[in-house]
Amino acid sequence: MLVGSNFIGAERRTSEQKFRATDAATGKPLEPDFSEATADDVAAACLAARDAQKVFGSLALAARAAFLRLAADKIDALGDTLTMRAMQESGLPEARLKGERGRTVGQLRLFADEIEQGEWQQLRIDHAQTGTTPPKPDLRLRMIPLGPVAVFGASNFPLAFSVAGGDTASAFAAGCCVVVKGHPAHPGTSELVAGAIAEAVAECGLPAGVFSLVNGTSNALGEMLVKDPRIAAVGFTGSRAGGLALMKHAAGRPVPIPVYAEMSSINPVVLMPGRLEEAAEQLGQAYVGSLSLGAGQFCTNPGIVLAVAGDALDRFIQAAGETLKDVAAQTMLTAGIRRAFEEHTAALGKLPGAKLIGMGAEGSSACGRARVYTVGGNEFLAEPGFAAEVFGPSSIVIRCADLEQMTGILEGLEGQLTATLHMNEADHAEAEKFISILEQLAGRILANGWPTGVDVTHAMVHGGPFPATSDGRSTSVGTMAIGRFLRPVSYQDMPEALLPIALREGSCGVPRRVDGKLAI
Ligand SMILES: NC(=O)C1=CN([C@@H]2O[C@H](COP(=O)(O)OP(=O)(O)OC[C@H]3O[C@@H](n4cnc5c(N)ncnc54)[C@H](O)[C@@H]3O)[C@@H](O)[C@H]2O)C=CC1
Ligand SMILES: O=C(O)CCC(=O)C(=O)O
Repeated sequence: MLVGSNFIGAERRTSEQKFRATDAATGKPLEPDFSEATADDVAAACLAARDAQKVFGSLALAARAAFLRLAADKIDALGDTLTMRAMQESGLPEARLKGERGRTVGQLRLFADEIEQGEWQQLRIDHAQTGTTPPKPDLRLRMIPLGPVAVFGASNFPLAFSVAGGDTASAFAAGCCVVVKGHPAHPGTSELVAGAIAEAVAECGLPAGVFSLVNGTSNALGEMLVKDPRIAAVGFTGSRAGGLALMKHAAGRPVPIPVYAEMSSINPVVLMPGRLEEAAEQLGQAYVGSLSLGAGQFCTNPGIVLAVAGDALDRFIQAAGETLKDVAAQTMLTAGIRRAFEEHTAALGKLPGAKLIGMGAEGSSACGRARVYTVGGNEFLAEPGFAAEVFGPSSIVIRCADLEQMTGILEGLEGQLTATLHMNEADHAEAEKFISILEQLAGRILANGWPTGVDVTHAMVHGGPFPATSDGRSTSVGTMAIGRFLRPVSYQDMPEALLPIALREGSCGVPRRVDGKLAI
């Protein structure tokens, strides 16, 4: 049963000020009342995290991995209770949320394996060289946890990017304690997941401050958390305005800290002429499937499509328009997100040159109605508003004059999470020229696919240059995400007995660079 309290380490705290979740489909408030975390709660959570950090950060890797696996099992065991609450709070359908639970627990288990493999420690040993002038010291390097991480749960993935989502999993994997600021749209879902993590913390005999959850609706709460001196890094997925505000708070601290914010992206999709000619209708149908997935509430939503104007593009647009008619309206995450979607699409429709080519079926006032616009390449270039993210099931097809104009448009875009090329073999010579442009533009380049849906693997990059993220050198999905919460330490001429075990002489079972060469 939900209690509505904050998780301050082992303590369950309530406060005077309450808020409620809203049923996304009906707009009605849901039981129970949730307590807004106070300044004292935030400070206590951060203090507990700081106190737990030493033990958690130096835990044997197998013990850290066991904790992640137990947390995954416990989240799995929440079963339908979790799915039903998340459905009510987010309006997302059952199958999607079951899939998201699978992704969340799979992610925790993948990070458990990653911890044990140990490569993330980047162990390096350069033996002393006494015969050189000057003599070289003995140097040994490993990565250590940064310290407690503040994680902001995202509204659009109430499980996989929230309390036990990618930021939390990668921070735990790095050996960092976590204080989550739950998203106010799904506090019940957050409480259920937090309960599972807290049980895993207790059953593994870890200090309770390894994990806390603070809930609330105010920006002040997030600001306090980011400014708390015990917090060493921030993970965030959400709006550009929110991410920028957190970056500012972090940079303005007496001790600035890194913020890994995943913000806005319009994910350009390029249709090369050869492929468009042979598969215009099929591409138009698949495009609508991708842009309307999850009511378009993916940061990987294909927001713009670029192709050279002509008969093949007309066929693509025709097919997209026809397919749109069959897209059912879907409940959006919150009334605010739906309102923003209506406002942004209304403004988009009024931009010079914008033409609405079709809409999905109409739904209730909680739903987003899918839509696609077209615009000419010249008009797109003349109006920066076309390149702004619209969060929801909306997209624009750009009728480019030629491939040169398409190149110019791509070169003028802001940083993106993804960029996609649809092509056949006849297109390869031209497509090759685009790849170096897309490498500069985005964190992930797709061939003949659609950008929605991010696999959680070792080679995934879910990141990209600003403003897709605040730091394009990282990823928030996949095992490389662990690197965001680590920093290197080098030990010079340290006596063997005082070195971390992994850096002592003899094999440690983990790959190391010894005198520049890979060794086990
Ligand atoms: N690109 C993307 O992946 C996403 C974009 N969005 C965009 O964000 C809009 C609002 O959706 P939300 O999910 O609520 O995102 P949001 O960015 O408004 O909020 C996310 C979290 O950050 C906190 N926060 C926001 N601004 C803050 C500030 N100035 N100081 C301290 N904390 C702050 C909020 O309390 C919440 O916990 C959407 O309409 C959409 O435009 C939302 C989700 C994902
Ligand atoms: O496409 C996905 O699976 C993840 C998208 C994402 O990170 C987001 O919408 O915030």
